[in-house]
Amino acid sequence: MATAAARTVLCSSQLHLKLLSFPFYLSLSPKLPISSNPNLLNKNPVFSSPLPPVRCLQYSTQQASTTRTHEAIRRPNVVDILEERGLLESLTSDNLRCPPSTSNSTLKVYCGFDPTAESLHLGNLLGIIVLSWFQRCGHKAVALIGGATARIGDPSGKSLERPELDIDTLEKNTLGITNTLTRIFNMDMNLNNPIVVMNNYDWWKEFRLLDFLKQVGRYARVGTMIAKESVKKRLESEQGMSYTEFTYQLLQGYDFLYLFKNEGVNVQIGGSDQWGNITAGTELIRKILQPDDGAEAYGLTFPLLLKSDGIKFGKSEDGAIWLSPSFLSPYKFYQYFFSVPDADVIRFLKILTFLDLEEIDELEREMKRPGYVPNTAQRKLAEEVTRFVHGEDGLSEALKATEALRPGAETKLDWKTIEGIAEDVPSCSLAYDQVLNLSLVDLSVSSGLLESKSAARRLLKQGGLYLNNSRVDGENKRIEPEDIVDGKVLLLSAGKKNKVIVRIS
Ligand SMILES: Nc1ncnc2c1ncn2[C@@H]1O[C@H](COP(=O)(O)OP(=O)(O)OP(=O)(O)O)[C@@H](O)[C@H]1O
Ligand SMILES: N[C@@H](Cc1ccc(O)cc1)C(=O)O
Repeated sequence: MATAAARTVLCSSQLHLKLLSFPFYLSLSPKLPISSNPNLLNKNPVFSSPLPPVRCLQYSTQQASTTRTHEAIRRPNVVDILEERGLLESLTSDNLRCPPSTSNSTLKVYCGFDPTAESLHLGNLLGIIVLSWFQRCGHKAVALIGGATARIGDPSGKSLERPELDIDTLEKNTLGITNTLTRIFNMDMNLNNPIVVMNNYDWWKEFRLLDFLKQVGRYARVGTMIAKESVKKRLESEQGMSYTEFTYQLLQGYDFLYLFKNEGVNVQIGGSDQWGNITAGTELIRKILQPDDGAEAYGLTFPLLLKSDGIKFGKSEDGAIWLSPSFLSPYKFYQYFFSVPDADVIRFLKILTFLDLEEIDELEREMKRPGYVPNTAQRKLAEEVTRFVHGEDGLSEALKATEALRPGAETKLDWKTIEGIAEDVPSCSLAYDQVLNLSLVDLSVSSGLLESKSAARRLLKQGGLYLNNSRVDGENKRIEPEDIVDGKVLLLSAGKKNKVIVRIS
């Protein structure tokens, strides 16, 4: 059937969390949501970092009545954590809340990503965060690149068949996504619990059609397949659905079976649009492998992260929030979260960061108090998410650019900082001779910063025109050699938001 899959085990050079190198012992108390039990959550290194580990519990309501007096080794309950943070939509079985022999069994969870773009995006970050929560609770995680499934195209949530991708594009995308996953997980996790990255092309490339039909197709019921949301919707549409796309759910279903059988993976996670594909897997496992009681395969979905217009964050939308720094600079990434509306910021903090819920609740209370400094919660969100995705270096790059770009900032601009934000700010090139001695009013117009000289004069009078972040007062200001930063660039700003970089050619 299938060959052993190639795997990449990621190792971290930075030990950010000294996690689970010891068991978590319980002092049992009635089942409390973890975040609302201050003895558990607040001081646990799983949730924040530097404080000493404490006793932590996971047991079902049923167990609570019978085992209250016992001390047992338990892990923090990952399902409870996800639920409290708004990261749980559906479970295939409530047993996952307390799988049999939980006390010392480790779950192995996977999430798949089809390489349909060179970078992952904000929507995909939820899968990464949920994988990381499993790891933080001591479970093992696998990130699966859908090298095979991307050739088919997941119909879930799509009104049209996806365009076919050529091999070069697929390979480029696979590399890009693998780099992002390795970067994030390397920064996040420790050597004791590295993530494993696999590619489903490794087992699909050798699976022959006749074997597939015999070993898998025979167990899949067409009625059940047609009833899946992803299929129903498409069948109602004018374009219908190809047989190839129709089989997608079986490919993803078989992936789960393959990973269950060969790698001991017993949980699959995904956004709620993946429910049909995930349950295709749990069904195949149940029918084909008939695992013993207590060796169940579980599916867990999280809600889709939606934009204010109700459309999911994805790669297909304009202004996608990419996770790869070559698609969206850490500065722009940081700015996106810094600008999240007050109405969304607390929800985002719960979903997208690993901060204690207590800390988030306190921020929420603070937001309602008089004297709250606007954007404090957004700043925390932007810092946490940027650090998780781009690391300390990415965060400090973003903070440096943010500060440097603040009109009136004390920081002296250098050429490197200005170039660092160049992709996020409009720019133009002008010859040295054209710029030297030119009035600032004229330069504001010729660089495209302002529409007219009268607008430039008006802004100057109001004190809203900046050259290299310094406010210019005199209407007669002309560009001098020392205004050209490192002899290469100038930064013009009209108010806080509008900026232009002038490169000297
Ligand atoms: N906005 C989102 N919120 C939560 N999860 C998401 C979101 N977008 C994608 N995911 C999840 O990320 C995983 C990979 O998704 P996928 O590679 O298909 O990206 P996609 O964004 O759905 O693609 P496209 O933009 O082409 O629709 C799936 O588990 C999917 O549910
Ligand atoms: N179907 C998932 C990707 C995926 C591929 C293979 C899997 O086994 C699991 C998930 C998506 O479109 O996002």
